[in-house]
Amino acid sequence: MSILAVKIEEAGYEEKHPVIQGIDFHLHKGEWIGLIGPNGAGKSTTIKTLLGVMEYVKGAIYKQPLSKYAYIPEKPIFYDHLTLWEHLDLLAAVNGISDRILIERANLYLKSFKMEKVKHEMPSTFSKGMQQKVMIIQALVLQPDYYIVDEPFIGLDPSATKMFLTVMEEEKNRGAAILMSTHVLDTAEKICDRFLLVSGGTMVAQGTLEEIQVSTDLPGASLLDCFNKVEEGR
Ligand SMILES: Nc1ncnc2c1ncn2[C@@H]1O[C@H](COP(=O)(O)OP(=O)(O)OP(=O)(O)O)[C@@H](O)[C@H]1O
Repeated sequence: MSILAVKIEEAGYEEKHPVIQGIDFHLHKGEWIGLIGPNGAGKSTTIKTLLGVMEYVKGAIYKQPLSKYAYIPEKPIFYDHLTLWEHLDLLAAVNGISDRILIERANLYLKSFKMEKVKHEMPSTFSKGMQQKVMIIQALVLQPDYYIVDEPFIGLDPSATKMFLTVMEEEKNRGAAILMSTHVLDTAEKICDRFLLVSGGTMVAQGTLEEIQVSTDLPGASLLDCFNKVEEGR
């Protein structure tokens, strides 16, 4: 079942200068899609379009009615004067999550990401990786229908990366879908069900690794090799 159906004819920061065109895909329940492409390809712009914050959008984005999403940004943002626990408490209050559920989910994920000891401290004083973990914990507490994740791997230490992959796999098993932009292609290759390759603002390939291998005429090749071939041909 499709949670999100995206048909972006064009979008940009101003109507006169669209920076992405022809981005069409479906995100299905329990599916993990990797959004990949070189610097400046249009990945963040695609994500911003899905989040509804782009100035100019021509096209349509259909969400399954009443579906909830959580966004995990690459650059964490916090309230300066709230502790980690107060951030979680506020998030629960805004989203109608009971105290019982909040305590249960928050404690589980604080423990998984080794953040229990700092739960009464201000995230604004945390390291980049710790701040990223807070954004991930906040998203997990929401138990959304789908996640939109912008480059999660730069900044997380190996054990946090492993935990992120484990909890996302659990979320997939619950039925949640994930759209994730990343430059870390060897990890993406192992975990994503399908890929969207964006380059120069357009979608240049999409499908499973096997489908991308066929379309690039590189049977058995890595995602990186397929990606490089697509880029060289442009
Ligand atoms: N705030 C902005 N105003 C105007 N143009 C922008 C803005 N942000 C990005 N762009 C332009 O939009 C195009 C796509 O950029 P985008 O940030 O979507 O790329 P990206 O694929 O996310 O790249 P990266 O891998 O470097 O994060 C680029 O040409 C970029 O210069």
